[in-house]
Amino acid sequence: MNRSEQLFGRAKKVLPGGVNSPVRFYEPYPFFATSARGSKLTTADHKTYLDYCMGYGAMVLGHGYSSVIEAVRSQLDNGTLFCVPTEREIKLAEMICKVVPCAEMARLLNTGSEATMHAIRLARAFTKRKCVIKFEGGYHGAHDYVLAKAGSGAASMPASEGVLEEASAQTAVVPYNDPAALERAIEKNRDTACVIIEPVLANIGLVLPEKRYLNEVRRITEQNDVVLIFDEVVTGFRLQLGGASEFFGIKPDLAAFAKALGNGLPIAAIAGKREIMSKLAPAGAAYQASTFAGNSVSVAAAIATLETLIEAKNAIYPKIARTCDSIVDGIKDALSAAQLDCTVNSIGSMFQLFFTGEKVKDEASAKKSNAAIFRRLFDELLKRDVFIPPSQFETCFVSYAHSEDDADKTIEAYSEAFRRIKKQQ
Ligand SMILES: Cc1ncc(COP(=O)(O)O)c(C=O)c1O
Ligand SMILES: NCC(=O)CCC(=O)O
Repeated sequence: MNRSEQLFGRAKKVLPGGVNSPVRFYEPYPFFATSARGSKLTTADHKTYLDYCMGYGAMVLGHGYSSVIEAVRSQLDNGTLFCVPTEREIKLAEMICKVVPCAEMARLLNTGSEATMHAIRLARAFTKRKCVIKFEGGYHGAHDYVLAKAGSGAASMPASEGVLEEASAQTAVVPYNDPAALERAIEKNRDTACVIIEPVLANIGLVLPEKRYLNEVRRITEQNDVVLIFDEVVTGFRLQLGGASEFFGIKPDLAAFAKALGNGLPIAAIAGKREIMSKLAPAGAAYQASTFAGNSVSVAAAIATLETLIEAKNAIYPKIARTCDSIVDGIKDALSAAQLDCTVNSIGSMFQLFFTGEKVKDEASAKKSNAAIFRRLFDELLKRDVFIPPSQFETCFVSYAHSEDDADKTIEAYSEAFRRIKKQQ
């Protein structure tokens, strides 16, 4: 029995399912990590994997990025939690407002789920309306109003027990990449407070917006006076410094950020128009509070992360996109050599494979991918020291730390994996 198997046996006795988040479990048991550096993750079994999970997108600069670690270290000597305001929170909010196109004000929080939950509450407070529209396969965290037809771990569950029907009844779900469906849903429900969207779906595999789709979403929401929330938890500070909003040139009313903002430390933010943000307590009457919001360690990490991203944006974003492109090109060549039916979606530093001959443009087409082949791919890659998220309904992430050499090794691992899969078909 290896160390990870032993640890999983122990974990199952005290942690439900042996893990602290469902996406971390896969059959028969997950490997346990001990450390991470740059593009690599080391396990309790003394193996080192090239990591394409990268904290599900959080580690944009790579594991253990020196300026972020230094900032955290020096903050530790000066206190970790004050629960009174600090100048550095202002500095961070100013930085967010400088780089995020829709941001006139920001509120700092801890997780992506908190950010989307409060953005929705804020939209309701602002419009005095109740309903939320989300998209099939869109994942916005684990709270009640967004779990309907959600992606990520929830994609393989029909509906979560414990969520009140009364709560789900306030959420309408429409297909992604279908502007007419969104228009119809808003017409049908004049009580719509907000539309929440991942500009690029990253929790049902990776699905890109078709040309002008996001412009249409913006036009429809604007014409109907509905608050548009971009969930930039994955895309924020990753697709571009100013997130998907900068990348596609579209300004939502509110945006939710987390993941890459802290390069591995827990921090999140809601940002957006002043007239909406001013509804947040104590300025307004929409309540949000948290003991750890704006804690000095996470804020130090986020300032250091943004300083690096701002200073070196002309080097960082092209580099991670180039590395991702070369991996994707290599994968496509290997797929045709192996004669496997597979669609590869990619944008910026993100990519995912779907084992289907069809174009993948929404949840329905994503779910046509052959899950058994994907699982084979995961196992074959792991044998070749490459770790991708274990589920088809997640996305692979490239970081600034991934090198050309990493890319070459990754292409080689995918090529061999495809050959093995083809042989056994
Ligand atoms: C797009 C999106 N929104 C929200 C969340 C929730 O973030 P967190 O896991 O930090 O609560 C996630 C991550 O899982 C996500 O990918
Ligand atoms: N895309 C889903 C997540 O990012 C969740 C990460 C986790 O719960 O470990």
